Amino acid sequence: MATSPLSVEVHNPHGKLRVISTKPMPGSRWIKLLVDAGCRVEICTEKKTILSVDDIKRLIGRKCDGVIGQLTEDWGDGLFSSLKAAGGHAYSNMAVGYNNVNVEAATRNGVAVGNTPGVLTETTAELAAALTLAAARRVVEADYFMRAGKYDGWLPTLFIGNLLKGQTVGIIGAGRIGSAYARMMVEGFKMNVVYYDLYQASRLEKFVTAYGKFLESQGEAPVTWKRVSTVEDVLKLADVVSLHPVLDKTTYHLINKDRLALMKKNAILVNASRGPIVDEVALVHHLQANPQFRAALDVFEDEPYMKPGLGELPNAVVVPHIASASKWTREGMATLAAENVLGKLKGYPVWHDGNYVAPFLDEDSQPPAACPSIVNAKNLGLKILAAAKL
Ligand SMILES: NC(=O)c1ccc[n+]([C@@H]2O[C@H](COP(=O)([O-])OP(=O)(O)OC[C@H]3O[C@@H](n4cnc5c(N)ncnc54)[C@H](O)[C@@H]3O)[C@@H](O)[C@H]2O)c1
Ligand SMILES: O=C(O)[C@H](O)CO
Repeated sequence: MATSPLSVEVHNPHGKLRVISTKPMPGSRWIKLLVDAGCRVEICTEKKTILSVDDIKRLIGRKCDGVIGQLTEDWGDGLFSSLKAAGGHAYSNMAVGYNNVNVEAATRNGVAVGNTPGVLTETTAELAAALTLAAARRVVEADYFMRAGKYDGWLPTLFIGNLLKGQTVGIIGAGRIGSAYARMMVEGFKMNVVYYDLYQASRLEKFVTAYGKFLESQGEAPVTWKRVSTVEDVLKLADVVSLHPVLDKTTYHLINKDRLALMKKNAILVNASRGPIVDEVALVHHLQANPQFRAALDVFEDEPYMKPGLGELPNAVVVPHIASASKWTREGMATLAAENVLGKLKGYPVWHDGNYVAPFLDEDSQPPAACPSIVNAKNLGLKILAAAKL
């Protein structure tokens, strides 16, 4: 059966390098950067939220140099071998997380894989903070109550929630986003920090120590930090637990039935990392059995679906994977993704520091002649810029 072509919007039809974006992305700088460098840019405008592997193979066609794709797509051997067969060698996720990408398959096919770190750190941490507050103070429940016309006057017992000040916030995965979120909760709500990560979060520790001293100098109680050696320790100690690790084999169902049982009965669990880090069926049962326990989720195990029962629970706040959705961040993510692909097509080296991408985002100057972040740079033998030479 013949299939009709997917709808695309074309920029610079005579450009020599063909770059595809599987989705329209915010802003126009990313398109301009590619077009100015001689690329023909094709943006898939098909009215279908999640493209299948076959859809993307059709987009790649017989000649394609690079692709910008999305975290909803299954980038495995099938797509990378199609891209290679079409002459392509550059792919970037428009996301920092790349658990949807089989990096080994990409490397085998000689394709560089980019991601977009740094630009979404604060935006994502802010949404995690918003979810924490919404859960602690029952904002969504109260909003529904109000709109349903149920409010008939102030009561001493109406929508009592949790005070954050002086409580303990637990971080699992204290990388860029986990540390930024921890700082927000420390500075904003004077919370103490307990964290678990495979690595020491030295900058976070120094910040909390210094902020604690500052508070003491103001005659206030200091804040404290503690690094613990197990996930269980965080769960037992914290009043709020926020999840920020990468999703991989070590973090799949990191939060399960047994670990939920270790948490305080009135604790709050926040997840703005990846859905499968939580066993969502176990979480639904836990929320049902413990009405004082609350969860606030930006991500879900089987996105876009929720596990049965979750949507009916008043002690759960649920939003549709919007943690990085600020205008500046989403435009920046599009720019970094385009710069990854363009840099690889131009033969540029790879930037030295995924935590420092500001020079790529400055609209008033030419971006550095480098790929901002290529996760398989070493395995592909790509040149990596030394910080000292910048
Ligand atoms: N909801 C959203 O829209 C959204 C937005 C941005 C990022 N994310 C997710 O957040 C993740 C983190 O992003 P980041 O920029 O902070 O990355 P990062 O690499 O700076 O931090 C991840 C941290 O997880 C730690 N880690 C790895 N394995 C672990 C384990 N088994 N146990 C505990 N910690 C472990 C790492 O050591 C690292 O410190 C991304 O991979 C992505 O999946 C989600
Ligand atoms: O990994 C990511 O970047 C998010 O999930 C989307 O911003």
